[in-house]
Amino acid sequence: MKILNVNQLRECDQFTIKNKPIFSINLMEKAASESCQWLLKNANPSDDFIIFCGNGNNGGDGLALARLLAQNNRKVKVVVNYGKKFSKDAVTNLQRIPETVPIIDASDFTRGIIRNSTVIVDAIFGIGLNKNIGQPWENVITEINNLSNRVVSLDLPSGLSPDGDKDSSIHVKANDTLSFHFYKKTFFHSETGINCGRIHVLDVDLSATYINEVVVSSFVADDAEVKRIYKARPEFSHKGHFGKAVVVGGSYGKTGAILLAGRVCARVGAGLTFISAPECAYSASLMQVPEAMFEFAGAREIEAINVIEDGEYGIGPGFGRTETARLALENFLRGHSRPILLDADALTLFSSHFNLLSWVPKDSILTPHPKEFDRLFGASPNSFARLELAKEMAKKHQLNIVLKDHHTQIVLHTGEVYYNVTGNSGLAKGGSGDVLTGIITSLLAQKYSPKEAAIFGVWIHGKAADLALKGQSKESLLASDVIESVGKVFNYLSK
Ligand SMILES: NC(=O)C1=CN([C@@H]2O[C@H](COP(=O)(O)OP(=O)(O)OC[C@H]3O[C@@H](n4cnc5c(N)ncnc54)[C@H](OP(=O)(O)O)[C@@H]3O)[C@@H](O)[C@H]2O)[C@@H](O)CC1
Ligand SMILES: Nc1ncnc2c1ncn2[C@@H]1O[C@H](COP(=O)(O)OP(=O)(O)O)[C@@H](O)[C@H]1O
Ligand SMILES: [K+]
Repeated sequence: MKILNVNQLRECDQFTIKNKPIFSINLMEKAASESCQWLLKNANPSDDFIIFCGNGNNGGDGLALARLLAQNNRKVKVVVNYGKKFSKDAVTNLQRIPETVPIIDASDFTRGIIRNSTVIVDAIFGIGLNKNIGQPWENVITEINNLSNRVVSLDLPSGLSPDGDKDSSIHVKANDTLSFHFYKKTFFHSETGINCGRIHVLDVDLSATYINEVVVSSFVADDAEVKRIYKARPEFSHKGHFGKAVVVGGSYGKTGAILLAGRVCARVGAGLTFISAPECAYSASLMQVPEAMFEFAGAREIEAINVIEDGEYGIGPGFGRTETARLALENFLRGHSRPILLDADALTLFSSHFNLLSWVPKDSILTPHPKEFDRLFGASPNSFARLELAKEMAKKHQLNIVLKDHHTQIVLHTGEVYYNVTGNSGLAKGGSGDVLTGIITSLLAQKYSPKEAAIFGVWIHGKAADLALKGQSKESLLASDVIESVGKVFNYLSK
């Protein structure tokens, strides 16, 4: 799914009004009606509502919503700012408010009118935010944030900007955000996403022509995207059709890392899996992943990486950071030209020997967590800036960078970014990254392109963690549980 920037969101709105054609007031009615349906379904039957309505079209959505909730016999109040001119459609909806709905001026608002059962609807600002929020809304937002009531924001929490670049210093903290038609970039970055709560994208029937034609560089890796990538396994096939995956690492003390990678590699469907590790990993490998072949790579640390003909490589989990390991990596890279995956220790070795990067085959995949990324390319003040730097580095070095996070960003050297939406905080544990390495390596072996393998692999990883929660909690989830859930992920895909 495409992610539009604020200018494109506006353009889409205008294009829809002109070409569908539809009156802007009816588009607003659709947004309000979808929001009303959502609230009726998701709020408790005894809940009442207070809707804070700004003077622009976000406020207009809120005013229309108040009428619709009242028509559904729900108790509702609205708070508006009479001190400022309303937009044309907001005025129309203000006039349509039934007499039974109390209207309170924002400067008279006190928290005393809010009961425990009141759902707060935030329709103060949407995508039109263009400066820091002043009074009366600053006080109101501070009060809202101090209450423990459920807060539902329309389109996005007031005070945040869709692209995350013009946020007001004060903003609403929502439990749920009802976003109209699209995800917005701001939802996916930790600094801002934390204020958005759960995201629900409501279809407001915008122009399909515009959406198909608009050129964007950011996408959500949603189910539709992943189903386009997934290749079902043909029955008339043999192991030779599904490639050779080689995971390299597992030095003494970190053997588990490479076993996790090797095990999931086999589970994801590689025709043959090789675990290339020091001898100290041999018996554990035999016991834990009997399906994999063992490639001797040293005694207690990686000394040399054997070349397996036509093997696709994932290098890094427990690789070690010694000079011997670094030399082994350099020698391997000098002789290898197909895209590989590099993770963990392998990436850290690059930080101290940046020239190694020039030996990495074009179109390879790096999978750093934020600290590894910063060590490699320099620190960034926040995740938005880190993403921009990742885009620059991906292009410069012709590599794909998987920036691991709650919403992992797959940054392609072509300039495109895919945000992942699967996964949960149960993954915030040692071993999760090793599993991701194994998944992506397995997909590379099965001839998914590096772009496909990165997007699909990150999605599988998160989806397996989500499905594993059926029998586990976020606290108890282990990397091994994620591996055991991979089967459910493919069953979900082939349904
Ligand atoms: N996309 C779609 O398909 C659909 C979009 N729809 C809805 O429209 C929304 C966008 O509406 P919008 O353009 O009127 O902007 P909105 O956010 O209401 O605010 C603008 C107003 O706020 C003011 N203002 C701005 N910043 C301020 C500040 N910091 N502090 C104080 N004031 C500030 C600014 O006034 P100014 O001071 O600039 O004159 C202006 O009056 C969108 O998010 C969605 O909810 C749906 O109805 C239909 C489908
Ligand atoms: N809160 C979270 N929500 C979703 N995914 C997460 C979360 N925390 C971690 N992850 C995922 O778990 C993995 C952790 O990788 P990494 O930090 O390299 O772990 P490891 O300890 O295995 O090296 C990444 O894929 C990351 O996106
Ligand atoms: K809002």
